[in-house]
Amino acid sequence: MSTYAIGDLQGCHVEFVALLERLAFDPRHDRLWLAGDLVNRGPGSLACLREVEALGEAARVVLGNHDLHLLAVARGGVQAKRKDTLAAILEAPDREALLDWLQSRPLLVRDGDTLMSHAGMPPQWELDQAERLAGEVESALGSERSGAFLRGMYGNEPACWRDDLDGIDRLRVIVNTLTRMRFIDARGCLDFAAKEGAGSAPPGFAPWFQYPRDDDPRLLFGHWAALQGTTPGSRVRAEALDTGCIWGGALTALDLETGERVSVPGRH
Ligand SMILES: Nc1ncnc2c1ncn2[C@@H]1O[C@H](COP(=O)(O)OP(=O)(O)OP(=O)(O)OP(=O)(O)OC[C@H]2O[C@@H](n3cnc4c(N)ncnc43)[C@H](O)[C@@H]2O)[C@@H](O)[C@H]1O
Repeated sequence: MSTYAIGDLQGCHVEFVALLERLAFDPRHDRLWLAGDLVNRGPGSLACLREVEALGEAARVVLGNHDLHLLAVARGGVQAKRKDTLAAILEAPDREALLDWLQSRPLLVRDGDTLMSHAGMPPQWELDQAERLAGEVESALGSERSGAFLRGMYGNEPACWRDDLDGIDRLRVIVNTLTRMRFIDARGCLDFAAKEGAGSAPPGFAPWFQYPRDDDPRLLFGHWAALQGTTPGSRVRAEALDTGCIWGGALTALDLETGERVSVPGRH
């Protein structure tokens, strides 16, 4: 049995199938961790959703910002964006079952000292606290007020976490931290403008993994394609999984036991 972690699929279905073949992945024995952003930007978003959902217990998936955006468009009354490639999902006969499945995915998964979220783990959050906060968003997604949550989650403010935040502001900071974070300042406040490599930090900001923690978890994350699977200057055990399949890079699987990486080239 092997366990592999894979970064953002973003509709790279052909590459996903090719990668599973390269790994000789067998869902009866092997396990997959997927770091979110299964959909959008790429051409095979519907096929990716179906493929991963069909893996059942063999796949553990966290939600990314593009997955949340799909849910907001489908179920929150939010306008699709010009570059979205979500139409095939929205028109699919099995749309409701796929969306129900997606909406019930977590923002964080944990196995011992290994954690995965789409964007990473800010140094100011202890692991138990991060699980609790992710659970608050998961509860909102599973509640009758999920449509209002999906409409209200958009935006960049507040940019800084505070324990006394409540309501939609609190949920928005949790979503933004776990699904959109790249650069933060020493207080843990988020920057949303910079998207290039680790060296492109705005003044006063640095990649979240360059801040030390008191504990030493293994932190798996996707989201940040420009890192090309690296974590330069990291002061924590962070492993970047998004190698930019949709941006002319590759789709990569990390074997969680051996640390070996296997990639297939992106076709875009
Ligand atoms: N609470 C919330 N508030 C607001 N929006 C929310 C939200 N929750 C969900 N959303 C949604 O989030 C979605 C994305 O918003 P965007 O604002 O478009 O997201 P992004 O930061 O570009 O993130 P993405 O996930 O696409 O990142 P990636 O590294 O692949 O790509 C980033 C950049 O990296 C560049 N890049 C890729 N590979 C590179 C490389 N090797 N070198 C240099 N640059 C590279 C690409 O060109 C690209 O410009 C929208 O649909 C939005 O609606």
